[in-house]
Amino acid sequence: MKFIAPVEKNKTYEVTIEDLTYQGMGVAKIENFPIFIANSLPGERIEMGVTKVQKTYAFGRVVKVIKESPDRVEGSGVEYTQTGIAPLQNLAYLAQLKFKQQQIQNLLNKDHLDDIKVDETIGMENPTEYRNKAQIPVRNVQGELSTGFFRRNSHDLIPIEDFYIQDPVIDKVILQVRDLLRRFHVTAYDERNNSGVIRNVIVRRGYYSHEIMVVLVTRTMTIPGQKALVEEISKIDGVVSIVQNINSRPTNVIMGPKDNVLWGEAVIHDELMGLKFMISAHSFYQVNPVQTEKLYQLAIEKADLKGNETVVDAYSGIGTISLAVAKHVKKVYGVEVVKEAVQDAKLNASLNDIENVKFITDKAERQMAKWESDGLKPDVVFVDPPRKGLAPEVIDSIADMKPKKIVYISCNPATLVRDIQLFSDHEYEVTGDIQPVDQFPQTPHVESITVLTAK
Ligand SMILES: C[S@@+](CC[C@H](N)C(=O)[O-])C[C@H]1O[C@@H](n2cnc3c(N)ncnc32)[C@H](O)[C@@H]1O
Repeated sequence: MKFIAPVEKNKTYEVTIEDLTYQGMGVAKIENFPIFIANSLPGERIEMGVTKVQKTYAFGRVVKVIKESPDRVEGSGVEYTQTGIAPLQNLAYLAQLKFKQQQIQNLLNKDHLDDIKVDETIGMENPTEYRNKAQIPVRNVQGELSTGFFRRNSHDLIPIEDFYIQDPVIDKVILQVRDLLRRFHVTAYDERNNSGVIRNVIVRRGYYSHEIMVVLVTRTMTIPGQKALVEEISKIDGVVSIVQNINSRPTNVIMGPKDNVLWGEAVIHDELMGLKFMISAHSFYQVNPVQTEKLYQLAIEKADLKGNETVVDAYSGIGTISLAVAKHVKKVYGVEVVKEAVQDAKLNASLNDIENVKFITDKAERQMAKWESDGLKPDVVFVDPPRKGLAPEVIDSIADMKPKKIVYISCNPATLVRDIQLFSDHEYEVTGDIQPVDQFPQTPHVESITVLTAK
């Protein structure tokens, strides 16, 4: 039987916003059919116009706000909600923190895990201009090479100069690079026919060091006028590294596999938790250094280390957790799939004169099983996986190694809750409260720390 959606395109309906999606869109339901509406907040009663109907959901827009949320605040710019850069900018910061705490609690409750409690989210004192990295698409807008961000669910570029949640020095560098690209007539990527040269400009800036890396992501192997362009970019205050990343395929993935250092160093340096770090173009590095220090410090405190432990750091990136934990334990083993990140991790160990860590390049799925079959018996396992959470094999291997404690740092509460249940099948239970730490103010992303111990 053909399913008929309970809403029709272009019609208007009165609805109450019940939740927010991961992208920060309000969710209303009509006969249990979800409708996603940008710029609407939980608790608001609105008149909504349906803009698109799909099989299992629809999109709508706010026609009129009938009852406004008491937590709504004046936003700083409509483009931040239009693009999804900072979709929660019109929700008061304290309400954002509450929302994140509640988001995890709701998911637990839904799966009948309401005995597990979530603590108040640890927020930022100044919750804007925090990002140390920008990945900015470059496209032609009205015949001119422009930088900005895509309108939600589209690839239409909205030109933006002040990105609100980024280090303002980074915003300035993006404009300087944009102006140089214009001056040297470098063409912007056009994805309709896979033509043009520059796809993205990526800028990273060390929070303490103030060193800047500029990555030009190009479709082509060469950049017309490259020598003069690179020379001018190298004169921008703070730039120590200019890298070209080649991504010739028609894909939404930002970076291709190959990097060429065009000028200066292949890395920037920064500090975190009193340790020195080198970060290359391809390596994951947490984007909010102020909150990362709180997050990892707290994760280490929660591990309650005594000094003689063996520790595994799964999904170890450039070794941030491994190196911070090394001075508290006997030995650390890290595993990470990105080769460049592992190279950085090894260099970072010697940069900090740390000798009791061993980093392996591999998938956690494979390496954890190998360590388990080799008889490795860690006392504590830290996991800091990407959004998709832990592969079931990783959970099996951890359980077979029988650590006393697992410290789970999660950037996605849905996969966290799923994995808590899988660990529970292996006789591991959550001890203490789950602690959210706001790594991404003005956005709905939720980061948290959970401790699991053997029952
Ligand atoms: C949230 S980050 C953790 C970063 C790390 N704790 C740090 O501070 O640098 C997740 C990391 O997992 C890595 N990764 C993704 N899939 C993986 C897999 N299957 N096995 C191992 N590492 C993986 C990513 O490259 C990324 O560095």
